Amino acid sequence: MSSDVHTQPLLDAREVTVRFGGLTAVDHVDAVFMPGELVGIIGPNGAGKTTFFNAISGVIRPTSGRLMVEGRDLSGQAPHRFAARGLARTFQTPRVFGDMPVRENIAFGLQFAGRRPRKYWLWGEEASVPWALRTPESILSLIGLSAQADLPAAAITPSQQRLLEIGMALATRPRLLLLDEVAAGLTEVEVEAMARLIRRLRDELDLTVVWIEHAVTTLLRHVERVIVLHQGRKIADDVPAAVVRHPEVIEAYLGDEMAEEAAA
Ligand SMILES: Nc1ncnc2c1ncn2[C@@H]1O[C@H](COP(=O)(O)OP(=O)(O)OP(=O)(O)O)[C@@H](O)[C@H]1O
Repeated sequence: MSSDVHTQPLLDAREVTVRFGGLTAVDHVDAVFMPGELVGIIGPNGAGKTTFFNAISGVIRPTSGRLMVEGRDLSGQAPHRFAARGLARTFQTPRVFGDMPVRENIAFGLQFAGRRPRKYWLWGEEASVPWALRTPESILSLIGLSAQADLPAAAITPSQQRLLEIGMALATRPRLLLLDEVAAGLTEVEVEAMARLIRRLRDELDLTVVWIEHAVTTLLRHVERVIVLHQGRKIADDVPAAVVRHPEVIEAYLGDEMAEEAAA
């Protein structure tokens, strides 16, 4: 095993399979995520995208396969073990505390930042935490919710709740951020703003980001690599320009019209 952190994958999922009774939701999926990557995951409804996220964040235990986080085998471990290694995620339906002010939701996430990724232990605690992730206020400013800080989370708009959930994930000071349809239900303008925020988070916070989204044309413009799932299998894993020309991807998901639009 290499000890070089620059060439070692942050997450290496090997032959991950998840079965629910007779249904194979994720079928022997291999995926490697390197430090600093911004990767999209796309595929039709029911393709296994969320189940794959659940598996790689420890939310569900894969039926088989291995999950290596920076060379460490976390297969079968509980979600907090994945969080302790620097994984954070959002859910399709935002999980915020509606009665609590927006600021307190972020403060809650910060409580879990005590279990930092190794990097922070090695280099000394606060010194290596990016400024933008130090306090609830700095995180709210980063995600653009400073003006809403004192409102109950239930009182902000659904798109603001999605931002808040990202803020809560960031508060744990992750190294790998898994985003599950954070642009669902947003207007076209909001989707584009979300994509730009995601890029900024990756660029400014030294993060690896994996982003599941159905807003394919926007996603393809912003990510460097795309994984396509179909019926639980990985059918493509390549740069966007190659994925939109992939015959199986066009047939299973994009269709000719969307493939042309995305290619353009
Ligand atoms: N807890 C569960 N028990 C049984 N079947 C499940 C469970 N979770 C997911 N499935 C099934 O596994 C398959 C994959 O579902 P999954 O939600 O991972 O797909 P997806 O690609 O995220 O879909 P979408 O784009 O609609 O969110 C589907 O057939 C779904 O019905």
